[in-house]
Amino acid sequence: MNHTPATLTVRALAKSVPGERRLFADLDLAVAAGELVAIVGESGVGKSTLLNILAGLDSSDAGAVSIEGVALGALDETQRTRLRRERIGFVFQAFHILPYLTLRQNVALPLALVSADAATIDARADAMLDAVGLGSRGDDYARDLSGGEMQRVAIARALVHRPALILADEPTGNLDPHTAGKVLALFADAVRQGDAAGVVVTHSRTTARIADRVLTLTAEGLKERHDD
Ligand SMILES: Nc1ncnc2c1ncn2[C@@H]1O[C@H](COP(=O)(O)OP(=O)(O)OP(=O)(O)O)[C@@H](O)[C@H]1O
Repeated sequence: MNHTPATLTVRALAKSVPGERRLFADLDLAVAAGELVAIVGESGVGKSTLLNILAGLDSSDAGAVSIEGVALGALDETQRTRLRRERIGFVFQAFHILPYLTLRQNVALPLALVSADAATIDARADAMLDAVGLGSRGDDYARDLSGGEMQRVAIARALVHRPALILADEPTGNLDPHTAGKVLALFADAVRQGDAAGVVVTHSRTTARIADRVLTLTAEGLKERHDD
Protein backbone atom coordinates (compact mmCIF):
# COMPACT_ATOMS: atom_id res chain seq x y z
CA MET A 1 0.00 0.00 0.00
CA ASN A 2 1.06 3.55 -0.67
CA HIS A 3 1.26 5.58 2.54
CA THR A 4 1.89 9.04 1.09
CA PRO A 5 -1.21 11.19 1.58
CA ALA A 6 -3.31 11.32 -1.57
CA THR A 7 -3.30 14.56 -3.59
CA LEU A 8 -7.07 14.33 -3.91
CA THR A 9 -9.25 12.95 -1.14
CA VAL A 10 -13.03 12.74 -1.33
CA ARG A 11 -15.07 11.52 1.62
CA ALA A 12 -18.78 10.72 1.86
CA LEU A 13 -19.71 13.08 -0.96
CA ALA A 14 -23.43 13.44 -1.74
CA LYS A 15 -25.20 15.39 -4.45
CA SER A 16 -28.80 15.69 -5.56
CA VAL A 17 -30.13 17.85 -8.38
CA PRO A 18 -33.38 19.81 -8.33
CA GLY A 19 -36.37 17.49 -8.27
CA GLU A 20 -34.79 15.58 -5.37
CA ARG A 21 -33.01 13.30 -7.78
CA ARG A 22 -29.96 11.83 -6.08
CA LEU A 23 -26.89 11.63 -8.29
CA PHE A 24 -24.67 9.99 -5.69
CA ALA A 25 -24.31 9.62 -1.95
CA ASP A 26 -21.44 8.45 0.21
CA LEU A 27 -18.90 8.71 -2.57
CA ASP A 28 -15.25 8.17 -1.57
CA LEU A 29 -12.18 8.61 -3.73
CA ALA A 30 -8.45 9.02 -3.21
CA VAL A 31 -6.05 9.80 -6.03
CA ALA A 32 -2.31 9.79 -5.34
CA ALA A 33 0.33 12.00 -6.93
CA GLY A 34 1.36 10.44 -10.24
CA GLU A 35 -1.87 8.44 -10.52
CA LEU A 36 -4.38 8.71 -13.36
CA VAL A 37 -7.95 7.62 -12.66
CA ALA A 38 -10.65 7.29 -15.31
CA ILE A 39 -14.31 7.69 -14.40
CA VAL A 40 -16.89 6.07 -16.64
CA GLY A 41 -20.64 5.73 -16.32
CA GLU A 42 -23.92 6.15 -18.11
CA SER A 43 -24.91 9.49 -19.57
CA GLY A 44 -26.55 11.72 -16.98
CA VAL A 45 -25.23 9.76 -14.00
CA GLY A 46 -23.35 12.81 -12.69
CA LYS A 47 -19.77 12.56 -13.95
CA SER A 48 -19.45 16.21 -15.03
CA THR A 49 -21.15 17.32 -11.82
CA LEU A 50 -18.63 15.32 -9.80
CA LEU A 51 -15.70 16.92 -11.68
CA ASN A 52 -17.13 20.39 -11.06
CA ILE A 53 -17.41 19.61 -7.34
CA LEU A 54 -13.79 18.38 -7.28
CA ALA A 55 -12.74 21.68 -8.88
CA GLY A 56 -14.73 23.69 -6.33
CA LEU A 57 -16.99 25.01 -9.11
CA ASP A 58 -20.11 23.31 -7.79
CA SER A 59 -21.05 22.48 -4.20
CA SER A 60 -21.97 19.12 -2.72
CA ASP A 61 -24.85 18.52 -0.31
CA ALA A 62 -22.61 16.62 2.10
CA GLY A 63 -19.08 15.29 2.35
CA ALA A 64 -15.64 16.78 1.85
CA VAL A 65 -13.07 17.28 -0.90
CA SER A 66 -9.42 17.92 0.00
CA ILE A 67 -6.64 18.88 -2.37
CA GLU A 68 -3.10 18.45 -1.05
CA GLY A 69 -4.60 18.29 2.44
CA VAL A 70 -6.62 21.50 2.05
CA ALA A 71 -10.39 21.03 2.51
CA LEU A 72 -12.27 23.02 -0.15
CA GLY A 73 -15.15 23.52 2.27
CA ALA A 74 -12.87 25.35 4.73
CA LEU A 75 -11.97 28.02 2.13
CA ASP A 76 -13.87 31.15 1.23
CA GLU A 77 -14.64 31.90 -2.41
CA THR A 78 -11.45 33.95 -2.95
CA GLN A 79 -9.24 31.27 -1.43
CA ARG A 80 -10.98 28.58 -3.45
CA THR A 81 -10.45 30.55 -6.65
CA ARG A 82 -6.77 30.97 -5.84
CA LEU A 83 -6.33 27.27 -5.10
CA ARG A 84 -8.07 26.44 -8.36
CA ARG A 85 -5.86 28.78 -10.37
CA GLU A 86 -2.64 27.64 -8.79
CA ARG A 87 -3.12 23.92 -8.22
CA ILE A 88 -5.81 22.66 -10.62
CA GLY A 89 -5.83 22.22 -14.39
CA PHE A 90 -9.28 21.67 -15.88
CA VAL A 91 -10.32 20.63 -19.39
CA PHE A 92 -14.03 21.37 -19.71
CA GLN A 93 -16.37 19.68 -22.16
CA ALA A 94 -17.12 23.07 -23.74
CA PHE A 95 -13.40 24.11 -23.78
CA HIS A 96 -13.92 27.69 -22.52
CA ILE A 97 -11.32 28.92 -24.99
CA LEU A 98 -11.55 32.68 -25.54
CA PRO A 99 -12.13 33.34 -29.27
CA TYR A 100 -10.64 36.84 -29.42
CA LEU A 101 -7.35 35.90 -27.82
CA THR A 102 -4.51 34.25 -29.72
CA LEU A 103 -3.65 30.63 -28.96
CA ARG A 104 -0.57 31.79 -27.02
CA GLN A 105 -2.67 34.15 -24.92
CA ASN A 106 -5.25 31.45 -24.25
CA VAL A 107 -2.64 28.93 -23.15
CA ALA A 108 -0.73 31.54 -21.11
CA LEU A 109 -3.82 32.57 -19.15
CA PRO A 110 -3.29 30.32 -16.10
CA LEU A 111 0.32 31.52 -15.81
CA ALA A 112 -0.66 35.15 -16.23
CA LEU A 113 -3.18 34.68 -13.40
CA VAL A 114 -0.49 33.43 -11.02
CA SER A 115 1.81 36.23 -12.22
CA ALA A 116 4.88 34.63 -13.70
CA ASP A 117 7.12 37.02 -15.73
CA ALA A 118 6.17 37.67 -19.35
CA ALA A 119 9.12 35.88 -20.99
CA THR A 120 8.57 32.73 -18.91
CA ILE A 121 4.86 32.81 -19.64
CA ASP A 122 5.35 33.00 -23.42
CA ALA A 123 8.09 30.38 -23.51
CA ARG A 124 6.04 27.94 -21.47
CA ALA A 125 2.87 28.61 -23.48
CA ASP A 126 4.79 28.02 -26.72
CA ALA A 127 6.26 24.78 -25.37
CA MET A 128 2.79 23.55 -24.47
CA LEU A 129 1.38 24.53 -27.88
CA ASP A 130 4.25 22.62 -29.46
CA ALA A 131 3.42 19.56 -27.34
CA VAL A 132 -0.15 19.52 -28.68
CA GLY A 133 1.01 19.99 -32.28
CA LEU A 134 0.13 23.68 -32.57
CA GLY A 135 3.64 25.11 -32.12
CA SER A 136 3.48 27.23 -35.27
CA ARG A 137 0.05 28.69 -34.48
CA GLY A 138 0.72 30.74 -31.34
CA ASP A 139 -0.20 34.04 -33.02
CA ASP A 140 -3.44 32.76 -34.59
CA TYR A 141 -6.77 33.67 -33.05
CA ALA A 142 -8.70 30.95 -31.30
CA ARG A 143 -11.89 31.89 -33.19
CA ASP A 144 -10.35 30.43 -36.37
CA LEU A 145 -9.74 26.97 -34.93
CA SER A 146 -11.51 23.70 -35.63
CA GLY A 147 -13.18 21.88 -32.72
CA GLY A 148 -10.31 19.42 -32.39
CA GLU A 149 -7.72 22.20 -32.43
CA MET A 150 -9.64 24.05 -29.78
CA GLN A 151 -9.65 20.95 -27.64
CA ARG A 152 -5.86 20.72 -27.93
CA VAL A 153 -5.51 24.36 -26.86
CA ALA A 154 -7.74 23.60 -23.87
CA ILE A 155 -5.44 20.74 -22.91
CA ALA A 156 -2.28 22.85 -23.30
CA ARG A 157 -3.88 25.50 -21.10
CA ALA A 158 -4.88 22.98 -18.44
CA LEU A 159 -1.31 21.71 -18.11
CA VAL A 160 0.72 24.91 -18.59
CA HIS A 161 1.05 25.83 -14.89
CA ARG A 162 1.98 22.27 -13.88
CA PRO A 163 -1.05 21.72 -11.65
CA ALA A 164 -1.12 19.24 -8.77
CA LEU A 165 -4.59 18.05 -9.80
CA ILE A 166 -5.64 17.64 -13.42
CA LEU A 167 -9.36 17.22 -14.16
CA ALA A 168 -10.65 16.52 -17.64
CA ASP A 169 -14.09 15.92 -19.08
CA GLU A 170 -13.87 13.85 -22.29
CA PRO A 171 -10.52 15.41 -23.30
CA THR A 172 -10.31 13.56 -26.61
CA GLY A 173 -13.99 13.65 -27.58
CA ASN A 174 -13.52 15.64 -30.80
CA LEU A 175 -10.17 14.30 -31.91
CA ASP A 176 -9.24 11.81 -34.61
CA PRO A 177 -7.66 8.62 -33.20
CA HIS A 178 -4.08 9.69 -34.07
CA THR A 179 -4.35 13.10 -32.39
CA ALA A 180 -6.32 11.58 -29.51
CA GLY A 181 -3.47 9.14 -28.91
CA LYS A 182 -0.92 11.96 -28.82
CA VAL A 183 -3.03 14.07 -26.50
CA LEU A 184 -3.59 11.13 -24.16
CA ALA A 185 0.14 10.44 -24.02
CA LEU A 186 0.70 14.10 -23.15
CA PHE A 187 -1.90 13.83 -20.45
CA ALA A 188 -0.42 10.67 -18.96
CA ASP A 189 3.05 12.29 -19.01
CA ALA A 190 1.76 15.40 -17.28
CA VAL A 191 0.33 13.22 -14.53
CA ARG A 192 3.17 10.74 -14.14
CA GLN A 193 6.20 12.95 -14.75
CA GLY A 194 4.63 16.02 -13.16
CA ASP A 195 3.59 13.97 -10.11
CA ALA A 196 0.06 15.27 -10.49
CA ALA A 197 -3.16 13.45 -9.64
CA GLY A 198 -5.34 13.01 -12.74
CA VAL A 199 -9.07 12.39 -12.99
CA VAL A 200 -10.51 11.98 -16.47
CA VAL A 201 -14.16 11.43 -17.28
CA THR A 202 -14.57 9.49 -20.48
CA HIS A 203 -16.74 7.25 -22.61
CA SER A 204 -13.69 6.16 -24.58
CA ARG A 205 -12.16 2.74 -23.97
CA THR A 206 -8.82 3.98 -25.30
CA THR A 207 -8.76 6.77 -22.74
CA ALA A 208 -9.78 4.39 -19.96
CA ARG A 209 -6.99 2.02 -21.00
CA ILE A 210 -4.20 4.50 -20.23
CA ALA A 211 -5.53 5.04 -16.71
CA ASP A 212 -4.13 3.30 -13.65
CA ARG A 213 -7.66 2.64 -12.40
CA VAL A 214 -11.08 2.76 -14.03
CA LEU A 215 -14.01 3.59 -11.75
CA THR A 216 -17.67 3.38 -12.68
CA LEU A 217 -19.97 6.04 -11.26
CA THR A 218 -23.46 4.93 -10.25
CA ALA A 219 -25.96 6.27 -7.70
CA GLU A 220 -24.18 4.03 -5.16
CA GLY A 221 -20.85 5.79 -5.68
CA LEU A 222 -17.63 4.81 -7.46
CA LYS A 223 -16.81 1.16 -8.06
CA GLU A 224 -13.57 -0.25 -9.38
CA ARG A 225 -13.97 -1.74 -12.85
CA HIS A 226 -11.79 -4.61 -13.92
CA ASP A 227 -11.68 -5.09 -17.65
CA ASP A 228 -12.14 -8.61 -18.89
N1 LIG B 1 -28.23 22.59 -11.95
C1 LIG B 1 -28.90 21.53 -12.34
N2 LIG B 1 -30.25 21.52 -12.32
C2 LIG B 1 -30.96 20.45 -12.70
N3 LIG B 1 -30.41 19.31 -13.13
C3 LIG B 1 -29.08 19.25 -13.18
C4 LIG B 1 -28.26 20.35 -12.78
N4 LIG B 1 -26.96 19.98 -12.95
C5 LIG B 1 -26.99 18.72 -13.43
N5 LIG B 1 -28.24 18.28 -13.56
C6 LIG B 1 -28.67 16.95 -14.01
O1 LIG B 1 -27.87 16.02 -13.34
C7 LIG B 1 -27.58 14.90 -14.17
C8 LIG B 1 -26.09 14.68 -14.23
O2 LIG B 1 -25.50 15.57 -15.15
P1 LIG B 1 -23.97 15.41 -15.56
O3 LIG B 1 -23.71 16.39 -16.63
O4 LIG B 1 -23.13 15.49 -14.33
O5 LIG B 1 -23.94 13.91 -16.11
P2 LIG B 1 -22.81 13.13 -16.90
O6 LIG B 1 -22.69 11.80 -16.23
O7 LIG B 1 -21.58 13.96 -16.97
O8 LIG B 1 -23.47 12.96 -18.32
P3 LIG B 1 -22.85 12.87 -19.81
O9 LIG B 1 -22.04 11.60 -19.83
O10 LIG B 1 -24.06 12.78 -20.66
O11 LIG B 1 -22.04 14.11 -20.05
C9 LIG B 1 -28.22 15.21 -15.51
O12 LIG B 1 -29.43 14.52 -15.58
C10 LIG B 1 -28.44 16.70 -15.46
O13 LIG B 1 -29.55 17.08 -16.24
